[in-house]
Amino acid sequence: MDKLLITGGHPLRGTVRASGAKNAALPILAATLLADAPVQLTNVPRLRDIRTTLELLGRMGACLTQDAADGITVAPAALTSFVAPYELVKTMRASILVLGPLLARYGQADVSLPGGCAIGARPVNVHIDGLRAMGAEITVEGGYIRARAQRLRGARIVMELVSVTGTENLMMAAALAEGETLIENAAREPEVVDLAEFLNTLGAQIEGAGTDRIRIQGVARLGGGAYRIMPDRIETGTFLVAAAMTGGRVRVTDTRPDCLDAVLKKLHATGADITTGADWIELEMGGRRPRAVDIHTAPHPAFPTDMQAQFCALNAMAEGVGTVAETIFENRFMHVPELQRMGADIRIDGHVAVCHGVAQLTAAPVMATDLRASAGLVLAGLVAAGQTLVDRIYHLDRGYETMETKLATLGAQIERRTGTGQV
Ligand SMILES: CC(=O)N[C@H]1[C@@H](OP(=O)(O)OP(=O)(O)OC[C@H]2O[C@@H](n3ccc(=O)[nH]c3=O)[C@H](O)[C@@H]2O)O[C@H](CO)[C@@H](O)[C@@H]1O
Ligand SMILES: C=C(OP(=O)(O)O)C(=O)O
Repeated sequence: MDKLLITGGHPLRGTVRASGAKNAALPILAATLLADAPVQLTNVPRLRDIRTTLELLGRMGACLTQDAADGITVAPAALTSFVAPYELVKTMRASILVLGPLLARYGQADVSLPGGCAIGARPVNVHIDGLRAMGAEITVEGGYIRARAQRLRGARIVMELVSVTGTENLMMAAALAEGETLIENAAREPEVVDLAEFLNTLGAQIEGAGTDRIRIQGVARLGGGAYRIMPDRIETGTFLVAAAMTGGRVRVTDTRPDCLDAVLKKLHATGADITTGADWIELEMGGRRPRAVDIHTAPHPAFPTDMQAQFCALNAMAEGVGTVAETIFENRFMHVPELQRMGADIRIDGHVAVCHGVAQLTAAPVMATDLRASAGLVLAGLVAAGQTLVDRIYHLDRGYETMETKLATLGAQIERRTGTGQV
């Protein structure tokens, strides 16, 4: 099992490029199941979750080829299976995203229930309710969602709660349904917009993505096209937090400042100077220690839960006291006990973590428990005194492309230790 060994105390300086967004690439890859002509995707990040998706789609009979750079070509192919098996779904919850496309195009899907994970229970009831409203017959048995439909019918769906992949699944299903679908209380995340733009490139008729009301006029078929995946706003934010914590100066290029308003506002409140261009963001900390900030996670455009662990790490070494309220996932503070092992003074009270910044974190062996928790621990390692060993970084590899290489380019002392299998 791979680990990261980090020697803290080196300010990050320089320029780093943001990769394509994991959370846009995953639904877009699933959406290629809807196309009946070739699709060329670029800016696809090289991540464990992407490899899992390629394996999942490949097992169904889809024909996807990865090119040497950041491209994936999807050739039309007749599927031979409509099953997302447990052994793949358990490693990547986003596998649920094949449910809508399979049902809409092929009228059948058997998708393993994702089950709970480190950050919470994460049920998929709103995906199922929405598809039922469109005429699908769905049973849940033996741990599988078994869905069948002739042709889905457009419907007005008021989502019980704001779900990102729920909105995406329903949008993909509605793209090929008969008639109009209206999704109310839809997620407004930029990745939902990216998926809608991709589907429209293939000939879908989707309006309103990015608002809480998405209108989809179903079409008989979707063709092919070329599409560039949007940049990863969470990876971008993670590098900016790293710059703020280490007192450095980092420019992230090939990114989208307009998707990061809430995060940039909080970084500004830490005392950082931030400048932006059309596709870059630069953070200058000038050797200062950041000030602790209060965070309250909520659906976009509010502060993203996927940046919460990184800001806990920042608050842990910042000046003052910062409270972090997690309102999306019920168990997303798994990084806190590990940060405490590095000397952090954080108390959890229900869904709020109260962080009293300490002047110096100290290195310790720590264990990553989920993707963003891993990122938080890496950031803490960058400023801790001594050598931090972050174990179980397969979580990190789900969502960050060569993170250690990018950080090393910026001056971090970080290296991957390829493991022998023991934990
Ligand atoms: C692949 C992807 O894009 N993942 C992102 C997506 O996850 P994902 O789409 O799984 O997260 P959701 O937006 O669905 O979850 C939001 C909340 O709703 C609950 N819920 C969701 C669906 C449902 O049917 N029933 C239900 O109760 C969840 O347990 C959670 O408490 O959005 C999350 C919230 O921004 C991010 O942290 C993830 O990085
Ligand atoms: C929670 C995340 O991803 P996923 O929904 O794929 O588990 C994340 O990207 O932080």
